Amino acid sequence: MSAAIEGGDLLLQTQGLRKSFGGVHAIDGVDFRLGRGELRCLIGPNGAGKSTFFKMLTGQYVPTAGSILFEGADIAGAEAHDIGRRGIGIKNQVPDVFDGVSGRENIYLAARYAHPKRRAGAMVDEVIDRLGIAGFVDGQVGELAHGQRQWVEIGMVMAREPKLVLLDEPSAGMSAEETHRTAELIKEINRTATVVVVEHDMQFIRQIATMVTVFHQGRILVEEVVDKALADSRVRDVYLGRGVA
Ligand SMILES: Nc1ncnc2c1ncn2[C@@H]1O[C@H](COP(=O)(O)OP(=O)(O)OP(=O)(O)O)[C@@H](O)[C@H]1O
Repeated sequence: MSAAIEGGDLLLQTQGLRKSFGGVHAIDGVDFRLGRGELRCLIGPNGAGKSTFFKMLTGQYVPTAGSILFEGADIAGAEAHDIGRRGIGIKNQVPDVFDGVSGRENIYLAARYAHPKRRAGAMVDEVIDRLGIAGFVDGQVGELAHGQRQWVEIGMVMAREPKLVLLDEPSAGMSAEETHRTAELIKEINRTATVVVVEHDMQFIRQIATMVTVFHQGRILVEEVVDKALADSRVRDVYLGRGVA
């Protein structure tokens, strides 16, 4: 358990969380605890339940049972705008940007959801500077490289100053160099926000993670610091043949 949780500063907690699709128990009673300030990776083999768990946190799925407490309030089944208003920023795999305008304008529009005009303007400059994306952010998003679009989206999430950032496979489809840079961006984000990342890329996980939560068959199998988790025989067994290195 992390120092943050031991200290009692729990930001997010699920209790007895379940999601069933017909007879399939995609998430089967998950008690998850996340301390403020943490950077946590959710991993597990295909079908383990990571996406289903993630989609309950983001409000895309309503749990079959259980609670999701964010700063003590139950957000299970809450609308997306309510989740955003509470300070949870989400980046899904599907891009959520306006192609016809610049990256800067996209970030500004996102900032305006959360801030009045002047503050939003200042936030845009701050985010662009923090993420180091000034070199391409004035180009039309539709013409940016895949990685650059993803970074603009991360900028849009950060412009709302979230307390918790939820990222679904942020390095999907990226080159090794883009993946490396994304990992550095996530560490930067974690300086001011708690972060949960669903990822497959082990190189990436090693680069960013402190703690990983390993899902298997809808439950938490192991929760450990990254190197110990990946060396755990139970984790190696469930990944057998899928190359956990
Ligand atoms: N909408 C759905 N309808 C029916 N079954 C579903 C649905 N979504 C997920 N499942 C099932 O729930 C289980 C968990 O799936 P989930 O997508 O959450 O796993 P995952 O760990 O995210 O896998 P992957 O790494 O492949 O994305 C699987 O058995 C899957 O087939």
